[in-house]
This record gives sequence, structure tokens and C-alpha cells, in this order.
Amino acid sequence: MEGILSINNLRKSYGANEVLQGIDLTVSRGEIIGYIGPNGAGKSTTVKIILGIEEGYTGEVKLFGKDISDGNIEYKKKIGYVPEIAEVYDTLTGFEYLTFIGELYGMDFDLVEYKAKRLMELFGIGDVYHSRISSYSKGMKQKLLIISSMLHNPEILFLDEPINGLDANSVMIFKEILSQLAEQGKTVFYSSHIMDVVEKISSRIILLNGGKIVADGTFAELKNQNKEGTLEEIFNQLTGFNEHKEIGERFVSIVQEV
Ligand SMILES: Nc1ncnc2c1ncn2[C@@H]1O[C@H](COP(=O)(O)OP(=O)(O)OP(=O)(O)O)[C@@H](O)[C@H]1O
Repeated sequence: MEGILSINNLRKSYGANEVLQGIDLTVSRGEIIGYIGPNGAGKSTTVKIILGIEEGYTGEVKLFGKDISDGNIEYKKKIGYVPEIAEVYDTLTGFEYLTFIGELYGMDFDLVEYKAKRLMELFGIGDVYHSRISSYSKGMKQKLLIISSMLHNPEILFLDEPINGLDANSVMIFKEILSQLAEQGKTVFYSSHIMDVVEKISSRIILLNGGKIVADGTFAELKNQNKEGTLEEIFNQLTGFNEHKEIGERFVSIVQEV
């Protein structure tokens, strides 16, 4: 069966550094993929290639059944993206920013305006709709980014540390949003280092290490295969890491040198 996203032998190098060393994966509609791995494993690189931001790769990437390198960028209208570090035009107000983004997607102004206001209200930031983004707190900005990624009702969402700065109540709302979207057949590609959240929300977890997929399955499957309890422990085991105590001790002893 052909999935909504299929990647075949994807390779990408920066100079002599082969960052992606042959990624193969097929994602179906309605899946919430937890895409995890150590710093520098190649997660953002994979996502940027799929989004068409990063070029110069080998292998094949198909989204909605079409090769993304065929020159047709129509597919981008069906994608939502929350980057880890976003450049937001923060002299704009929330209203101005969201209507601007909506219009970039070709949406009708009245519809974007209505959706933007309602979504901000539901996320508890309706009162700053007409305030400049530069006056928002970190969590408020993050909520705005989340809303801007979903305004146009995308088929697939790429989320990079999306709950950064969100308070506990907002995280609960956000998890519920993701699970409802998946029930509606939307697909979510979720990159994060917060293992307990990934463990809970993902219908499938893909672990990347050194540019290769080293685990792919439901949390229950990964747990069975690795005889470990939490996703954090599975992560430590599969990435061959067990030195946190020694490194922490050495770090503190150097901090204490004066
Ligand atoms: N523009 C670039 N030029 C050179 N090297 C790059 C560039 N972008 C990424 N890299 C390298 O590619 C590797 C993978 O980076 P990537 O950002 O994909 O990792 P990641 O898994 O998203 O990491 P993190 O968890 O820290 O966000 C790293 O070694 C990084 O230094």
C-alpha cells in the first residue's frame, strides 16, 4: 500500500558528513509518528528535505503519491509546519500575522480572520489578538505558531518541539488536538526530545541514530523488543548511552573549580 508519505533510500551529506545514510519509511494517513533521536541525528534534515527547504539529496521522497522533486510545489498547501526555531515578524499583531499567513495559503480573508480569532480564543490568547507579537510571552508565541500551522486545515503536520514553552494545561489541550486530528485522518510527524510525551501521543515511534533508523514500531513493540520500561530507557539503550552519572559528576567537579 502506498502511504501519504514514502521515503526510499534517502541520503544527504554536508561536505564529507553523511547525515542521512539511507532512510526508508512509509507513513499512512492518521498516524502520529514520534520522530526521535539524539542531537544531530538528522531529524530536522529529514523534515526540511520533505518540506522542500533542503535540497541536494539522493533517493526518493513522495508526498501524497507524488515525487517532491517534480517541480510542482502545490503539495505545500497541504502541509503544516511548526519549526523548532521560528522567525516571526514580531512587529505584527497576532491578527495581522495569522491573516497574512492565511492569505499566503490562498485563503479567503474573512475565513482566516474568523478562524484566527476563534483559535486564539480557544487557546487562551484571544485577549492579545490585536497586540504586537513582540509583547507575547514565549508560550503565547508558540501557541500562535501552532495555530498558524493549522489555519489552512493541512493533511499532514510536521511539528518540531511544538510544546516548547506551553504550560501544563495547554499541553493537555494540544495533545487532545493531535489525537482528534489523527482521528479525522490527518497525519502528524512529531519531533521532540520530551520522551514521556512522545511515548504517550505517538501511534508509531521512529528512532534515528547516526543517520539511520534503528527502531520503528509502536511503543509496545519497542518495549517488547528492548525489554525496557520507558521510552527514555529504550532511547538510552538503542543509542548506547549509559554515562549520564559520570558525565554529570565530571561536569559539576569542573564547575566547582575556581
Ligand atoms: N546547513 C548545514 N551545514 C552543515 N551541516 C549541517 C547543516 N545542517 C545540519 N547539519 C549537520 O547535520 C547533522 C544533523 O543535523 P539535524 O539538524 O538534522 O539534527 P537533529 O536530529 O534535528 O538534531 P537536534 O535534535 O539537535 O535538533 C548535524 O551533524 C549537523 O551539524
